Amino acid sequence: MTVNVEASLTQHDAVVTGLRDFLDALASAAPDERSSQRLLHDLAQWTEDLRQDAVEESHRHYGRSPTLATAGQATTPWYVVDEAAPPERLAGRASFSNFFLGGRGAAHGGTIPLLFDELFGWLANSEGMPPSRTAYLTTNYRSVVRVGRPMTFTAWTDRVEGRKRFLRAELRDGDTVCAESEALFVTLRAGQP
Ligand SMILES: CCCCCCCC/C=C\CCCCCCCC(=O)SCCNC(=O)CCNC(=O)[C@H](O)C(C)(C)COP(=O)(O)OP(=O)(O)OC[C@H]1O[C@@H](n2cnc3c(N)ncnc32)[C@H](O)[C@@H]1OP(=O)(O)O
Repeated sequence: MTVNVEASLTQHDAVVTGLRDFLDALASAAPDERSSQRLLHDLAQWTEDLRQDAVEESHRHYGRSPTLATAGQATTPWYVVDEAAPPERLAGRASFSNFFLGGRGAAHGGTIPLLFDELFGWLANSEGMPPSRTAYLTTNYRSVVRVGRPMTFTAWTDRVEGRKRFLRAELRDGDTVCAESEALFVTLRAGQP
């Protein structure tokens, strides 16, 4: 199955994409005092407007756009799934922009398991699967993930034991494996949040 996740951009998706670009521009800039004041003013106005539009979880759009990269979340490293054979395997492209910088050109270490948890969430909670949550997730940092580099990933189901799904993933820069992850997802019992 091929997934063209950016085929149709709705107005809301465009807002999330704009927010991602904004965060990246903010993280990359050193605005002067005047710009910071203007930004603060505009942000305060939008925060107030959006608070008036607050709705309960089931009615929200944010982070629930399967048509968009990162399912419509602005603060997850950018990724698109190019090959999907859930719940067995996913493959695609990722990139860590300046917003995810830890230091000296390398992505913040916490943002890499964030990407892995997303990919495992796709696999373990794909259509037809009972809901499950991460019980543990380990990450091995093999080589620096440089911001701005085009990366590729593969995530797959290693084995299933009853309610337990053991998942693995790799993040590569060309032929170099930069990070590997292993996780356990446990199927929720009735009544578990
Ligand atoms: C982009 C696509 C999205 C699609 C969305 C579709 C909607 C789906 C809806 C909902 C899913 C949400 C989507 C998630 C996506 C991202 C995932 C996350 O980041 S989730 C947040 C972080 N994770 C938590 O907050 C879990 C907190 N922990 C728990 O809730 C429980 O600990 C839980 C459910 C994981 C297990 O609790 P128990 O009471 O049911 O489990 P017990 O019965 O004790 O264990 C079952 C087996 O698992 C082992 N086990 C449990 N935890 C273990 C651990 N940490 N290490 C090793 N083994 C563990 C046990 O030893 C046991 O094994 P033995 O059956 O005896 O062989």
